[in-house]
Amino acid sequence: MSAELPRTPFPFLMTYVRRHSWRYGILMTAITLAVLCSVSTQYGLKYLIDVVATPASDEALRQAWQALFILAGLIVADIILWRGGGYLAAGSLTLSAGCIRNDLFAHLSQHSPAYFADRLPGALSARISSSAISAQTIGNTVAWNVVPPAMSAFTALLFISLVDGWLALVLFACALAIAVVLHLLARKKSHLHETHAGHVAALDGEIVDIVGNIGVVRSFGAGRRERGRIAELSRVEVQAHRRSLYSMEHLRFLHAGLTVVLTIGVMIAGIRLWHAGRATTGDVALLATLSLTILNATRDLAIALVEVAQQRARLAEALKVILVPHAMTDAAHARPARRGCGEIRIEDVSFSYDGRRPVLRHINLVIPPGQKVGLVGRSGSGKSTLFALLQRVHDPGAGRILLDGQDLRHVTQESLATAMAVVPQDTSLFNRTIRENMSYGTPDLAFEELVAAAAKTRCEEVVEALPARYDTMVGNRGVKLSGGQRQRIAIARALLTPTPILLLDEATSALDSENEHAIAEALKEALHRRTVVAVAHRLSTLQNFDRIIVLDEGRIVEDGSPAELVRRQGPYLALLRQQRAGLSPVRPEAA
Ligand SMILES: Nc1ncnc2c1ncn2[C@@H]1O[C@H](COP(=O)(O)OP(=O)(O)OP(=O)(O)O)[C@@H](O)[C@H]1O
Repeated sequence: MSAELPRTPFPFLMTYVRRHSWRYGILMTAITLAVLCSVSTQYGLKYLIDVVATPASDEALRQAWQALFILAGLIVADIILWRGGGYLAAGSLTLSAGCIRNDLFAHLSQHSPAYFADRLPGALSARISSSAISAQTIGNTVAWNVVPPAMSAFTALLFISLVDGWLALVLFACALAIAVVLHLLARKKSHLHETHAGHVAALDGEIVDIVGNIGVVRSFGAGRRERGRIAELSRVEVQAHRRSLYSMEHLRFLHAGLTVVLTIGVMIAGIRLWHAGRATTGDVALLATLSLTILNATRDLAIALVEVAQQRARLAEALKVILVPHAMTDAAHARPARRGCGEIRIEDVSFSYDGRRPVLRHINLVIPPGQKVGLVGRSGSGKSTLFALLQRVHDPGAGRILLDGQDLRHVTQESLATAMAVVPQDTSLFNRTIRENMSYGTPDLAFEELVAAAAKTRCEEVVEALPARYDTMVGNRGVKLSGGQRQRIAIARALLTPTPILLLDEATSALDSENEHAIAEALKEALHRRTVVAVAHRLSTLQNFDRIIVLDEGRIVEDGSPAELVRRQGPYLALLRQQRAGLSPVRPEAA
């Protein structure tokens, strides 16, 4: 659904109007009738004035009661219709705002990691919220401040035409000309509102980024510097906001001048018509009230259009950023991955991030089901890139990757999660309970199974020490747990997800050797049948693996069991020796 969302504001908003067309249809009907009633009360008043202006008689009295009755009926209908419209608008606009938030989030969540790498999370979430608010504000403004004044001005013109057709025609032409000029001027300045919206989102993003890294800020004593950074961004935002508001004030000023001239013109015309005997006392009163109606209506309209223009610009800016087409989409014929035994086949895969410098070159690899494979190599040799390709974060530039005989490009991305579980290098957790984090891949899991997995991965001792045990909230990104504790939860989470393949990316790097050994033993049994591919800088963690693949400059330079590779005295042994000597070129801290 989200893939089809238009990227420009009004077509985007119309999607939601169409989705609940009957609601908006009733709303517009109620508003239209309410406006008709409001303006008709002025005609009812003219009728009453004309009646009471005649000499008193029984017939005149009867007509006066009749006029009063019509007037009272119109006032009551007017109130009922406005308030009914109020309830309808509240229901429909909140519903649409909710749908917009959901759809934008759905689109956002399907972007590739590369998209998120270039953008601040806070700025993205701010844009989703501001889009829903802007859409709701535009809806409210159109419903209450654009349609009613536009219609009352139009209805007023119709009533004026009953007094003098030419006057109504001239007025209509003037009003139209004013509206067109104002609209064109407002469009010319819309870049000011978009620029302002961009500054607001950037400021929000920076604040969230700093709050997320507040520990680093404190430890480097950089509070003052960061406050200065925000103050500077805020100053730029204020300037942009001011420019956007001033441009609108100029328009309002122009509009106010033009409508005052127009209204006074109508009143002068009324007096002239009365003087020429072509208008009654009631007609003059009607022209006076109607010209005030037009004055008020166009003033309200101008203010409303300013609001709409600003919110439109905000929405446009947000849609431009969020509704970027997805870099990785499922092929038209893509099917959910068929569940297999966990065979991975990499056929002549080459890859480059920038299209120039190759990062992986002609990788050929067959990993049979159940095999435990360690990927090693110097920093920058391409291990993480190969991992990313296995998870289809990127597609290979050449060659293909098959999962149980299925080309990754031909299966749906979401279904890949049923084939492989991942323990990522950066084990951030959701700010939810331990229980929810552990069972993230298997939400319907029985509690006993959760506890069993916790025991295997040494999570039990972590949980025992927590105030609400499995129901303890772990804090933002799991901050209330240590790095090693987080890693144990992430391993348990992957263990509980029944996929035939498990990818471990530095999965035990934060554990002490005692815990690492215990977990390795537990994993041996738990992962008996599963295919495991692990990247580890600490080569000792791969000692019990069936096979080691050594990468260098994007090529496989060695492939065999750990013992075999040691015997061969090639690159693997060199890495091992360097690491034992504490001279690891792999990663110094891992030695
Ligand atoms: N997103 C990216 N955009 C551009 N180049 C990248 C990107 N990610 C990695 N690279 C480059 O690709 C090469 C391989 O990086 P990769 O992260 O795959 O190596 P690695 O073996 O996992 O390294 P490490 O052991 O340090 O994690 C490096 O030269 C790196 O600079």
